[in-house]
Amino acid sequence: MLACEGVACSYGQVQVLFDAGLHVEQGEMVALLGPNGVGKSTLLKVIGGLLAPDAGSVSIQGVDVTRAPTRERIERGLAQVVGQATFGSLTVAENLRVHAYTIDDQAWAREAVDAALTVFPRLHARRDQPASTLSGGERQMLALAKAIVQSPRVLVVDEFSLGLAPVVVGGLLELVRRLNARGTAVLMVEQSVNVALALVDRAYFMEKGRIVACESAPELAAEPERVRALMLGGHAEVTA
Ligand SMILES: Nc1ncnc2c1ncn2[C@@H]1O[C@H](COP(=O)(O)OP(=O)(O)OP(=O)(O)O)[C@@H](O)[C@H]1O
Repeated sequence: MLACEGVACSYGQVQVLFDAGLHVEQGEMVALLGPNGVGKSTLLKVIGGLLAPDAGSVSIQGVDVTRAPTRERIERGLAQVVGQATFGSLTVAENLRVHAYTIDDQAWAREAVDAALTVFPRLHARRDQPASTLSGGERQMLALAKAIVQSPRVLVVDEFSLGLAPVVVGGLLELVRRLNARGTAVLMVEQSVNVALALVDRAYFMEKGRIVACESAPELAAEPERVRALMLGGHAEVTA
């Protein structure tokens, strides 16, 4: 459903991704893990079309979208939840309707918006409020609700846990798990490694812009020392 191969990417003169590759199959849930600043969000930006890679490819459902605009990637089934991205001056309901634009059937689009609001009673209660007045957690709910409206084939999630209460993160992740159970392929970056490993099938580990390991989550769960070493990346070598 999603594949990246040999991705190299730079900010100006500084190269941050080197030959990065990963794949997520239909119905799979996969984590991208690693220490701060190794390039996880950068790889997600390349997948979403927000950054053009210097080399390598991205494909969605087997179609090469490396040079395609973000809009085309969305039409091919990609949804991305990045931070608390919302249109602040639009209401909650308007934010959701904007995201239903890929749905041709307007009656179905209205149903999708209503269904997304039903999932989040807090958003339902605030449906006519500008998104700028929502709390951080509510904005992340809205970001996920927008993705749900799209009924994505591939969902990419960048760090839910940032600054949110664990109970809110747990609720959001449970919804991602349900989308995954309905067949959506999921790639998630998650700060809390234990939370991620409890949910996913496999995990990729990044170090200094490279994917250095891909492991099955159940096997990793039995090897906490190995997880620690992978998460410490280069620091593990320094302290060893
Ligand atoms: N817009 C930018 N301009 C220049 N350098 C950037 C930019 N965004 C990120 N970087 C740098 O690229 C590298 C990778 O950043 P990235 O945000 O992809 O890492 P990350 O693994 O997602 O980190 P974290 O876990 O801390 O969110 C870092 O060294 C970062 O400082």
